[in-house]
Amino acid sequence: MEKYKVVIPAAGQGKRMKAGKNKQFLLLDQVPLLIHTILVFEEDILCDGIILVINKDEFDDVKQLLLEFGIKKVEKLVVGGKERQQSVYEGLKSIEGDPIVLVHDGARPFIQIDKIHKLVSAFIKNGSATIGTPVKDTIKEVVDGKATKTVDRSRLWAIQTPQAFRHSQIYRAHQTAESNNYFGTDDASIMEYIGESVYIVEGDYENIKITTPEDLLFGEAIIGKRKGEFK
Ligand SMILES: Nc1ccn([C@@H]2O[C@H](COP(=O)(O)OP(=O)(O)OP(=O)(O)O)[C@@H](O)[C@H]2O)c(=O)n1
Ligand SMILES: C[C@](O)(CO)[C@H](O)COP(=O)(O)O
Repeated sequence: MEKYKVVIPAAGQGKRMKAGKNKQFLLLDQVPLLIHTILVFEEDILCDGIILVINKDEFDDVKQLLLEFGIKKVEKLVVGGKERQQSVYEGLKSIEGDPIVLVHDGARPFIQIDKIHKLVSAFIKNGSATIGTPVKDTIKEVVDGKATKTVDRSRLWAIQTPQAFRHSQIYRAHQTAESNNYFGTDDASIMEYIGESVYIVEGDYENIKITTPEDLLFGEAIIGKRKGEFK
């Protein structure tokens, strides 16, 4: 199967985590969150290089961590932007040629290699792909505290990352979004913005994004389960 490059946006502020620092450096099972994420791609034989998008003032800390954990596949450290979309775009700008590019949140440490490969296969078959899971809760639209609509759950998916694209297509989509001042919350929405379809691959509910304090508890439980500490 064709190899890929992965852009890992990790240049956020972690405001919702309320940890007083970038959540990427918080420890899960004694290892920084960002390192957990990077190690998955470090181990994946299909991963041909990691482009890490980080905050300018965190370069030294990140370089130290990469050395400490023996990370070899990070080929570029790129300065992020104010929004996630801008950070991803900066990462895309640093890639040469036209490889398959995955975009994966630094804050999603529980992605597993089999799901990455499932996503890449879907990309090769369909031309674009992202991973997600069917919504489990009832979703309602709320205006001024009142439920105004219950959305048909049968067609709703909670979209995660990684998301897979051909570099030239996602780069063009970001160029168009930037010139039109369009902001999407994921890269698939930017592809949709330029009229491209994005195919959804069913992933794992464990592929959570570490966003708010309770996600750290869920994360420790996922690690415990994977270490066989409990079923
Ligand atoms: N300007 C930004 C904003 C976010 N991200 C990254 O995009 C991923 C998903 O974003 P999110 O979970 O929202 O992280 P933060 O923006 O840090 O969180 P918050 O919104 O709570 O500040 C994270 O790995 C984050 O570091 C980024 O690279 N650049
Ligand atoms: C890209 C993403 O993880 C897909 O669910 C999500 O949109 C990121 O949102 P955030 O607010 O930037 O964390």
